[in-house]
Amino acid sequence: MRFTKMHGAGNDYVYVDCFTENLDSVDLSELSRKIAHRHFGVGGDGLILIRPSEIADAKMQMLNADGSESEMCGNGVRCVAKYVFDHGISTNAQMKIETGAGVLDLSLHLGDDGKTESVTVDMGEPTLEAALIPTKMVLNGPVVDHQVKFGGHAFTATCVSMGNPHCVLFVPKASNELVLGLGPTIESDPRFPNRTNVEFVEVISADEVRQRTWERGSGETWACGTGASAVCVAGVLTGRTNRRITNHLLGGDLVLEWDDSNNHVMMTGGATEVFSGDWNE
Ligand SMILES: N[C@@H](CCC[C@H](N)C(=O)O)C(=O)O
Repeated sequence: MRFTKMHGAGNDYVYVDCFTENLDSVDLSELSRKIAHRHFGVGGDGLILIRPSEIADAKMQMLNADGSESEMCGNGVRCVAKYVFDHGISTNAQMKIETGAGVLDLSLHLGDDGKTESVTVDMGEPTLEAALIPTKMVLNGPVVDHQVKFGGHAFTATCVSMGNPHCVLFVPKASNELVLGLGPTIESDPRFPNRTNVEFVEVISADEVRQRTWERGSGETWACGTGASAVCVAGVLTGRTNRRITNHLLGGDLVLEWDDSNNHVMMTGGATEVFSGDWNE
């Protein structure tokens, strides 16, 4: 099986082009666990399949490193768009990608060599209703700066779905103790029936934040695009940031804007192809 390793802001996945590879008889959950393993496999935060779509230029299917499937991946969808354009599957620099969270519009920014350097994604509208995120933190309505304790630590939590669930925690310091120590506890807290992604966020100014992410199903990753979008929304809802921010993640920067004219979040960031190879297992 031919694969390509790509990353967006250091959030790295193994990508398989299902326009040419047939994975119909493959256990995708097991494949993701094996291929994403950083010692026994290719290594990555999970597996992303680039599939044909009847309603868009291509379809993204994403699995976390633990084999669970997610509805959406913000960094992944930028890489899918880059792959689809740079490999000639579509010639549309304005393209549509089908995801588990709906069809998204993407604009590719090309370098002098005609290849994709960065991508702007219309991430759609955030979902704030607790039951739809889903979280049991409140019975109904949004969860904004909600006083909560996880593992004995007090936080104010803001919960947002960008197609997948996020719990945003603004903290003075996104330390290892919080991210690595409490990330797994919060991910599996019973108040999140589908588990959750967790963002620990330091506010630098109204225009700039620093984020570390504990991802559902993959552990700490170097960036999370849906998480960065959720942070943009949470920053506005809690009065901490402006509608347009630069988010510094471990693997690079993303620029986010929550557009008040249509309620959509726009995300811009890089997409990089690293290498290709053959998986023989
Ligand atoms: N890294 C991603 C999100 C991947 C899925 C997530 N772990 C989940 O289970 O929802 C991103 O860039 O958005």
